[in-house]
Amino acid sequence: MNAVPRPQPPPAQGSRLAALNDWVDQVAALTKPDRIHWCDGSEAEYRDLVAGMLADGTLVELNQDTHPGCYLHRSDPQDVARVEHLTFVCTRERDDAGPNNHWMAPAQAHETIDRLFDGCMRGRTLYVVPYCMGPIDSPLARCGVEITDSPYVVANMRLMTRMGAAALARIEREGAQGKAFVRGLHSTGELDPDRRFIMHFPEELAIKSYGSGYGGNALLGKKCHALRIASWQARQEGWLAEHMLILGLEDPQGETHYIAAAFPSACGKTNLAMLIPPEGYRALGWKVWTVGDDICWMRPGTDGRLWAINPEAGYFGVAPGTSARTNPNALATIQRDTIYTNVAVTDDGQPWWEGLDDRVPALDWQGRPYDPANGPAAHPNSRFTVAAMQCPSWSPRAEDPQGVPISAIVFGGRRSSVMPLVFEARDWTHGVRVGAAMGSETTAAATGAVGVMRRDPMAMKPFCGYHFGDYFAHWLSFDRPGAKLPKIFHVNWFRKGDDGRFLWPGFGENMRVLEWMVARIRGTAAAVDSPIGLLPEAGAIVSPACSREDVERVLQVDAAGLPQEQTEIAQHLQGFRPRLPSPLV
Ligand SMILES: Nc1nc2c(ncn2[C@@H]2O[C@H](COP(=O)(O)OP(=O)(O)OP(=O)(O)O)[C@@H](O)[C@H]2O)c(=O)[nH]1
Ligand SMILES: O=C([O-])CC(=O)C(=O)O
Ligand SMILES: [Mn+2]
Repeated sequence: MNAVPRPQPPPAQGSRLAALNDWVDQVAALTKPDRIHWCDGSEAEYRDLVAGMLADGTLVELNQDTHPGCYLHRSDPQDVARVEHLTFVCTRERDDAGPNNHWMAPAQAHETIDRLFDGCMRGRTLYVVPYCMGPIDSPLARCGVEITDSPYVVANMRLMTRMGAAALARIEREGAQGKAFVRGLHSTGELDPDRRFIMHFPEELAIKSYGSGYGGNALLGKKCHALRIASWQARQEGWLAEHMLILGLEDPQGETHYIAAAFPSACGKTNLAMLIPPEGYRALGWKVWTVGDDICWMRPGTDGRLWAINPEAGYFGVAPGTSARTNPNALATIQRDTIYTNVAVTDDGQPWWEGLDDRVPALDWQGRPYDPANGPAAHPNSRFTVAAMQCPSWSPRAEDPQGVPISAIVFGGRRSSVMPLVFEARDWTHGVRVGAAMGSETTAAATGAVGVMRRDPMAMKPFCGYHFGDYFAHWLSFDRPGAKLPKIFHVNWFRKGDDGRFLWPGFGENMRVLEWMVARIRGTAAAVDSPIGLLPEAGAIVSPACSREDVERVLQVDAAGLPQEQTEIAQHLQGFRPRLPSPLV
């Protein structure tokens, strides 16, 4: 018989990097998917993913006339936030994870979670998602590969990172030079809150996440890689991976100061990063440029300054409270090509949340007819995912492979009492102490009670991948000969009056605080010493949206509350002995 020409095998899928192919093979043998798809990050691939999710109900189309390219995802009602009690740092030595992390021995952790992964992708597609954290050509950027069975995660990773062919090419190039990529394995599993773990193996540069599809638990490039694993690497290699926004503040002379600010989850980073100065400032030529809204990687440059990049390429922002008054830049950004998660919808299919405007939504975040008796229409931790460059204030320097030089670091918490609007640390060591002592009231970004005061050093309590004592020592180590370190400030936008109202108007008015910081950097504003640090002089910060009495109160340290605050801070810091560095004892 004549040989019948046989069809060609499908084009080779996979990578030139044996280590990557081998790992994908191993994971496939464990998870047993029906199909494997290597993501190239293309527009066509994104469209196909969205079409598939619309077809199976994972996404709902929003009003395409008002919100082109916008879709809604309703998560499982039990899967709406990060789960800190199920998040582990699995180091060989328990002490290396510190009292600030939940710990499990690596072998036990692998065994526990691999049992859940066994066969979990049957009937599903395994997606291989190569990504780069940071500008693709930046020496500060780092790569990883996430394997996931969730098309929602793939679509979000495409918006949040540089995902696809270019990242794979960099991973292959670096792999040939012996440089490892971070390996993240994720499955949404059965979404059973009792079968859910987010595990980190910093010594193996590996992450395993099972049982949640929610952002911080499932988009492994974000909190898991860019903070927990990266903070570990940063300590070994002499840099910092921080939960900070980065903004550029351009003054009327055209000079731009870059400021990095660490506030805990849902405490105002996205809002500050996209601030629009009040009219009077705009008329003079002040502008704010957004470099990043959540994560900052910075390292000392040859000039002694700290140079920072935003490792992300998108925003995963809190929806509630976002409005034309509070954050018009965010609102403009999310008008198109945005994935909304757990927001409400109006009767004409537009996304809606508390604080947006005074319309009444038709359906709540679970898709039920809206009934105020069921609680808020949008989940308090409902989110938008969108490409960063859609933001009108997106900085022209955001793609700079060298990053931007940082002039000020700002720490801040959500404190209804005690802490004033702003103060300056006396020097770097004092600033590290201020950061280490940070407190904040909890928010809906993590499961658990909301509004409970807890210590959240540098806003990294849920994200530092190692012992806080070692972390503080690492921060202190940047103060060395030749260093030109940024000034350190502390802010609190959330001080309340006796009537429970915020004393300070916040949002755009926060520009007045930023201006004072720049004046301090330039040496053109005086300050007054106080028990906690340097305060603005009387009259240095005023706002037409805030009465004289309220401004006076908000600028003051609450002397009555201070002794207890100091006792609590001392107790909190003692918890990191014996690794607590002596300047913080
Ligand atoms: N009162 C007041 N509320 C603010 C201010 N800035 C932000 N908020 C509110 O705080 C909530 C969270 O703000 P975001 O800017 O999204 O917080 P984030 O730090 O970026 O949050 P994550 O994405 O979870 O890290 C929103 O509801 C905002 O409206 C402010 O200056 N004053
Ligand atoms: O990580 C998340 O899920 C969202 C976020 O930015 C945070 O909680 O700080
Ligand atoms: Mn965050």
